[in-house]
Amino acid sequence: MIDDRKTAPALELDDVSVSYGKRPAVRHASLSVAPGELMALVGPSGCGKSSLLAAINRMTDMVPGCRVSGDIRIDGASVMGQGMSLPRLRRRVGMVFQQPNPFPLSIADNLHFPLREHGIGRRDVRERMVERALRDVGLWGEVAGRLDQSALTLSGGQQQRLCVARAIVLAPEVLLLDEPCSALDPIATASVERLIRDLKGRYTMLMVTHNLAQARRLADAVAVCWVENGCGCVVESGATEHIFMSPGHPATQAYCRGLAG
Ligand SMILES: Nc1ncnc2c1ncn2[C@@H]1O[C@H](COP(=O)(O)OP(=O)(O)OP(=O)(O)O)[C@@H](O)[C@H]1O
Repeated sequence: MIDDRKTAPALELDDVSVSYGKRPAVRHASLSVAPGELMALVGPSGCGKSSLLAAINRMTDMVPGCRVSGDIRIDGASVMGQGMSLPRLRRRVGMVFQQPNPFPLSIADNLHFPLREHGIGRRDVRERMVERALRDVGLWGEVAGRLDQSALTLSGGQQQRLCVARAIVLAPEVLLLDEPCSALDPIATASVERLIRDLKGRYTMLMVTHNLAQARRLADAVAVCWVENGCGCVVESGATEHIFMSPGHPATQAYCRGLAG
C-alpha cells in the first residue's frame, strides 16, 4: 500500500476486518485521513466501502452477526474502546446517506432533535446552533422564513444539504458521506459538491463515491477498495493526483482507467 501523506491522522483504520456471520466482507483494511482532509473511498460494488463506513460509527453494532476486528481511531481514541460510548461517538462522527433522509418534522426540528438528544436543553442556545449549521450549508437564506414548514417540502438538493446540517450541528470531528450525491440531479449535485468543498479543512471527511470524476474534483486523497479472493480490501491509498496519475496497484490502474470494476 502507498501512503505518502505526512500529517498525523484524524481518522485511522488499522487492519480492520468486517464479517457478516461466517462470511468475511472486508479483510485487513488500513487507511488514514489527515485532519481537515477529504478522502474518497472508491471501488466496485460489493468491495465493502459501506461496511467500512458503518464500522467507523459502529452502525455495525446493530447488524445481527456482524463482527468488526482491528482498530478504528479518531484523534487517537479507539471507537471500540471503553471510553467511547455510542452517544459520544455519534457526537464525534456525523453521517450523511445516499438518499436524503430528513425526519418528517419541521426544518428547524430536524436540527433541534439531535441537539435535544445530546442534552442541549436551552432553546436560545439551540436556535443559535441551528442558524449556524443552516448558514454553514448555505440554506439559511433559503429557509429562514419558513423554519416551521415540513422538511419534506424542500427540494432533493435542499433536503440533502439539511441532512448535512443535521450531521454537523453538533460540530463533529469526522463526517462520513455515503454516496451523498448519487440520488440527486446534476444541479442539486453541483450544490452539494460546492458545500462539501466548503467544508474541507473544517471537518475530516471520508466519502464513498462511484463517481471517479467527483472523487478527482473534490478529494485530497483516495483509497481504492477491491475484491480479492471473494473479499473486500483496500489495495492502495494516497494523494488524489498520485492515485489517478501514477497508480501503483494493477487494480487501481484498471479501475481508474475504466477498464475494470
Ligand atoms: N447487513 C448485511 N448482511 C450480510 N451481508 C452484508 C450486509 N451488508 C453488506 N453485506 C455484504 O458485504 C459485502 C460488502 O458490501 P458493502 O455494501 O459494504 O459494499 P459496497 O462496496 O459498499 O457496495 P456498493 O458500492 O454496491 O454499495 C457484500 O458482499 C454484501 O453482500
